[in-house]
Amino acid sequence: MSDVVAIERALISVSDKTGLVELGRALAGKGVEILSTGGSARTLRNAGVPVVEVADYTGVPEMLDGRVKTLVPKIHGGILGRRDLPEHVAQMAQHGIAPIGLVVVNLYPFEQTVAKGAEFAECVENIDIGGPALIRAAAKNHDFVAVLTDPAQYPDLIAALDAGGTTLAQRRHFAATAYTRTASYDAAIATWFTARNGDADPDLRMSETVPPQTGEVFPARLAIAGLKRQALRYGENPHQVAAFYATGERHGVATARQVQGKELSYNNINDTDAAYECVAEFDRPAVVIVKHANPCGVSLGADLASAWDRALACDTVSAFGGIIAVNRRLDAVSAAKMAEIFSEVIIAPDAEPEAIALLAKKKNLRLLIAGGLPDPAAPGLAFRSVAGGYLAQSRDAGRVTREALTVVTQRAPSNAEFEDMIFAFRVAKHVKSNAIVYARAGTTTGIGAGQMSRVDSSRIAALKGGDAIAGSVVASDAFFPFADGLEAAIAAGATSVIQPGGSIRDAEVIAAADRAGIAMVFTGMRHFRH
Ligand SMILES: NC(=O)c1ncn([C@@H]2O[C@H](COP(=O)(O)O)[C@@H](O)[C@H]2O)c1NC=O
Repeated sequence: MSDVVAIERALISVSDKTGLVELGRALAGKGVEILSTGGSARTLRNAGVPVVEVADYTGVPEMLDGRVKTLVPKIHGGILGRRDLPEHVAQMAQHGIAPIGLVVVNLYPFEQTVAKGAEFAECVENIDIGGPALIRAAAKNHDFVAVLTDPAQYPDLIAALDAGGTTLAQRRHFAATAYTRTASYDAAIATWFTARNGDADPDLRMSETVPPQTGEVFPARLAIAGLKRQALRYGENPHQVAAFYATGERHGVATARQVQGKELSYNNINDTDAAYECVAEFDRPAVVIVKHANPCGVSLGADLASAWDRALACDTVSAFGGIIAVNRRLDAVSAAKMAEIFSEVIIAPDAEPEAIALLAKKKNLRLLIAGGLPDPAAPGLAFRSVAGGYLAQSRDAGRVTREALTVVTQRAPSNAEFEDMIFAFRVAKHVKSNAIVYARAGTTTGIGAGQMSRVDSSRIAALKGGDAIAGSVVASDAFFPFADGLEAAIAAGATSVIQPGGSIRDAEVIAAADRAGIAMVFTGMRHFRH
């Protein structure tokens, strides 16, 4: 038996009127009766497409500013009634309910309203109620009803009409897409509401420095919403499939405009995120070069050009094929210097037209304009997947300041050392653990990342830095559990140390520092990054 269902009646209620007239004409051309809500009906009628207003059909006017348009039995009965059950057919006839075989709905633009920064009340008014009800009803009764939620689907439906109707496989496909749409819509609303409740009640807001002590800010059920920004050629490796979703809540790689260059890859996006989040930590002009999600050179400068020279000098070998992030408008002088080596991506809050023109010659280089910098201290949630679940935590918005540092050694750091300590510790926050960062005069001189032993990270950082380490400060993302890691750093040439402190052997570590005559401060804050 054929599972093709011909369409005799359609309900159309769309906010986005793209392609509406073409669809209406195709339906009318096949003799399909069109029921439609106010604005959609008007668009169709103005284009000469015959249409029956839902209000005329149901006898119930649209009311309450459009909050109630289609929420009536004549509409939902027409969608939900099973055509193969005599009782359903009889009840529908008894109540004057005609079957509706096609539902075309796209929702009030809630996500776009939030993204443009609208007031609370306007966002609430853009929560569609009737639309999701129509979509869910039609998707449930997909044995008989086709449901479209996106103008991009109209050509497929028109082709199906030409072929005599939709197949069960098509209707199931439409139904799956429909539930994905309503789920992501509700997830966007839930995420927005949860965040706004935090605004309303300061006790529920996540503090910048104190992570939530209870599970209160985390809802019992998790909904993550995102808009597909890009289908990716592959994932971290070519045998993995991947896509990129944007939430639009923070300036960065997901919201940036790609000005030029090849398509971004999964690894490009991940690395660009790491670079841009790191460079946003600094108030002075700064350049960060990232490879495999770890910074390999970070520098402050009087301007981007000088910061670039020094960031590159930190590790000229690793910088090749890297990701460059800057925290100022990209100027032509810096762009020209950057163009001298091969890089995958440059991301900047903005760029001078001359810089853009200059980089246009590098066809493979992707240039991203983010439009702004993310606020490193802004609260927010970060997620990662584990087998069978997700881990959720507040973003690491912690930032040490000079006032928060405790000097624990006999020698106190000089002003210049204090500045370098804070710089190095902020870089260490963006280096995979165990992280050891040497820095001097606002430039990293050696970075050791992602080792299972802190001593090994120290050794690698020293190896990378070589002679440049002499006179540097050293930052450790977590406490030195023993004096050996510290001693390795001192042997490499470090003259002062910044670390969280808190080891049961702190006294031994402090004694080792004092023996060597170096200055050490405790931050009381750890920056693990995995
Ligand atoms: N309340 C209802 O009964 C209702 N039924 C449909 N809508 C929405 O109204 C919009 C279309 O309205 P119009 O055709 O008037 O431009 C669509 O986004 C649709 O999802 C409704 N609006 C919101 O809840």
